[in-house]
Amino acid sequence: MSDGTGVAKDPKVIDGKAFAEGLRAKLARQVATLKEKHGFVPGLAVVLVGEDPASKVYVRNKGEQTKASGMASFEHKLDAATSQADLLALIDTLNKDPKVNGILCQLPVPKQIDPQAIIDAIDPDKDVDGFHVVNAGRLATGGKGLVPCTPYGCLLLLKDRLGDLAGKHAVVIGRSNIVGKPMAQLLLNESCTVTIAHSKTKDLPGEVRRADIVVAAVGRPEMVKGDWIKEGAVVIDVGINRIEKDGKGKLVGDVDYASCYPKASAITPVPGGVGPMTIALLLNNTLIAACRQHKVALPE
Ligand SMILES: Nc1nc2c(c(=O)[nH]1)N[C@@H](CN(C=O)c1ccc(C(=O)N[C@@H](CCC(=O)O)C(=O)O)cc1)CN2
Ligand SMILES: [Mg+2]
Repeated sequence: MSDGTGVAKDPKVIDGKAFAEGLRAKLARQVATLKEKHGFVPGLAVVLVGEDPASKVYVRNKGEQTKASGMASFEHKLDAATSQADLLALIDTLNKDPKVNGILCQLPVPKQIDPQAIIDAIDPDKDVDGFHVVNAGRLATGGKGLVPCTPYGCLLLLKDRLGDLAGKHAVVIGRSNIVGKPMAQLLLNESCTVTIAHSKTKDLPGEVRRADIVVAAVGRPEMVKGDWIKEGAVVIDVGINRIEKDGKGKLVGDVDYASCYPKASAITPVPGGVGPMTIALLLNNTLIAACRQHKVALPE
C-alpha cells in the first residue's frame, strides 16, 4: 500500500487520519445535496470558555473542518471568568436558534462551571457530543439518539478492520461517561462480550490478555504493555498524553505502542489514529441532527 509519496504504508497500522478524511469528503457531498435539494446547510455552534491551549486548537480545527464540509460554523469564545449563569444563558439562546442544529461546549471548562450542568442544558436533539443523559439513555436502550463521537469513531475503525464484531471479547479500559461507558455500550450493541476494566480491576493484565479487542481510554501514558496483549488482538488507543521524553515534549497514547505493536494484528497510532475521527464524527452528528430537525432524509 502506498500513500502516493512512494512510502509503503504499514497495513497493521490503522490510519484514522485517512479514514476521517474519507468520512469528511462524503459529508461534504451530503451537505451539498442538502443545500441543493432542501435549501439549508447544517449549523454547528462551538462554545469555548477560557484559554486552554489544546482546547483552542481543537476548537479552531472544528471550525475549519465544519466550514470545509460546507456547514455553517458559529464560534463563541468566552472569557475564562465567565459565570455558569452566563454560559447557561448562551446555551439557551443557541437551543432556540433554528440555524444552529448542533451545540457543544468544549471540555474541560474552568472550575467555576459544572460541566454536567452545561451538558444537561443543551437540547438533547442538538447535543452533537452525545453526552446528554437522554442520549446516553437512548444508546443504552436502542433509541434514535446522538452517539458520542470518539467511541463511535473507534467502532467504525474496528468494523472496518474486523467486519462483524459479534462474539468478540472486548475489554474497554476506562469507565468515563464520554468514552469508556458509551464505547462498552456500542460494543455490546454489536454483540461483543464486553468487560469494562478500571482502576479497581484486580488483574488488569489478565483481563486484557483475554481480549480480541482492546480499547484503552484511561489517560495514563503508555500504561498498556505488550505482554498484556493476546496475539492477534486489535488495539485501539484513545489516549492523548503530552509527556517529556529525552528532554523533548511528545504525544503518546495509553498504549505502549512499541511493545504492543508486535502482538497486535492491528493498532491505532497516536497521533493519527482515533483523534482525527472525533471531529469527523462530530460533523456527522451535526448532519444527522440537522436532517432530523428539518424532517428530511439523510442524503446518500
Ligand atoms: N466537548 C468536547 N470536549 C472534548 C472532546 C469532545 O469530543 N467534546 N474531546 C477531547 C478533545 N477533542 C475534541 O474536542 C479532540 C482531541 C484530539 C483530537 C485529535 O485529532 N488529536 C490528534 C492529536 C492532536 C494533538 O496534537 O493534540 C491525534 O490524535 O492524531 C481531536 C479532537 C476533549 N474535549
Ligand atoms: Mg505477531
